[in-house]
Amino acid sequence: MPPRPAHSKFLLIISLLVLILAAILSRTTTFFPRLALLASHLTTTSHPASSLTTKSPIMSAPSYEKELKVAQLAVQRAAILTKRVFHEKAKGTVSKDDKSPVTIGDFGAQALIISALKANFPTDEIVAEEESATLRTDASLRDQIWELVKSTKLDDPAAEELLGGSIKDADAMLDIIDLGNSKGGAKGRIWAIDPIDGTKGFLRGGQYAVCLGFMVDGDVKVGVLGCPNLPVNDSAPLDAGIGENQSDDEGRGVIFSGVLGHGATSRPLGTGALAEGKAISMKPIKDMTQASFCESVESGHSNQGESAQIAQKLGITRPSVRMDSQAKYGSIARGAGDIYLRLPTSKTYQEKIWDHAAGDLIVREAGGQVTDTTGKRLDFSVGRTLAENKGVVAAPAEVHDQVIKVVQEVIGQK
Ligand SMILES: Nc1ncnc2c1ncn2[C@@H]1O[C@H](COP(=O)(O)OS(=O)(=O)O)[C@@H](OP(=O)(O)O)[C@H]1O
Ligand SMILES: [Mg+2]
Ligand SMILES: [Mg+2]
Ligand SMILES: [Mg+2]
Repeated sequence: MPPRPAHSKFLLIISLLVLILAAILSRTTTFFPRLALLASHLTTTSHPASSLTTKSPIMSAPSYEKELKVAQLAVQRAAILTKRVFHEKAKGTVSKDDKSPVTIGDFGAQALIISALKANFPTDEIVAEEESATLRTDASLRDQIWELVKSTKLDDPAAEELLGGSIKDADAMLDIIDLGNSKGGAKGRIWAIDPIDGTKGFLRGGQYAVCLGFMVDGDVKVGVLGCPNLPVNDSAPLDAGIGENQSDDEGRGVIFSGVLGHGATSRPLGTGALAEGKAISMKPIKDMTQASFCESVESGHSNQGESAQIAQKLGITRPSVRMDSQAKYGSIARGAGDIYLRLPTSKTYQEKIWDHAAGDLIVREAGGQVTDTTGKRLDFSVGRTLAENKGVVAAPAEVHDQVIKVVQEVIGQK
């Protein structure tokens, strides 16, 4: 064979080098995009309240699209049931061990939500507030609830089908209600349901919320709050929806949603296909004297005397807005209010995870910080209650430390 000319040897070496380089690159293409994403994350101003449709720069945060969709529709359907209960004046109230009012709406909404979750995620666990024991010995109450449950459907047939359609019969409904008996904890996929939060607000025609949180290994990933009596308008003042006999008529009814790492949104609650969500964010506090804060209506749920002292020390001049339920979390997340204080009234009461899971995530995804009164993040991994926390302080991230300091000055002395 005649010897190769020098330039063809050179071409051969170049081709070999190109081949080796290509082989190295093909092994690392899964790595390079992450580097690029990481770089973009480091260079963007990282406000967490991006739209839910905008992917977080760190793509490792899953978007939980199906969980979000099912949760929003399940909350919408349950909210429709609660509105029917209110309007049809079918407020059946029975007493429960803890003496809090339990309505037909509570049981009906819980049955509808659990049935939607089980249709889509059959092996997930559920921590829900209500249990069916009282209904099993009260056939007339059970039948009243069943009439409502079997006839409450979404307007959109495709959405109704996604939620698994109707429950089979009244007995199946009771069994479904009791599927919310998980002990909770730090492992696996767990949903937290408060079918009606702010039961007293609901009965008064004030604020209440249908609440659904989804956790994986004790960390809240998705939160949805349906607030039938809050103004749809995110710019409505904090006190626009408080007081008695608010109604869910024109201009009222909103769904707040949050997905960890993907921001928070609001959209009209409605009865038909869900509208596109609008990104919401907390309002930065420029002047503490003009800040507004909200707290429970019930003085037994939050120490209102101490909150007044805290507000005074912070220099807040506006009176507190007392609002029922997790509507408080939604309201500060969209910038209608600034701070939510929930100060323990007893040494023994443990907050329930269903009273906070959705709201905690929605506020954090809107740029807020949520902790207990000592500044510790709420820990949803220890069971059905927030056994490791006392009270709640939710505020824009940049002033949260300042608020905690004053909270400690006031309640730490006790
Ligand atoms: N002692 C005590 N301390 C703190 N929290 C308590 C206490 N007792 C009850 N609850 C829970 O409070 C839930 C009602 O939410 P809010 O306090 O935000 O609203 S309101 O005061 O009822 O208007 C309420 O939720 P629902 O029962 O779903 O209405 C209760 O779970
Ligand atoms: Mg209750
Ligand atoms: Mg509640
Ligand atoms: Mg409740």
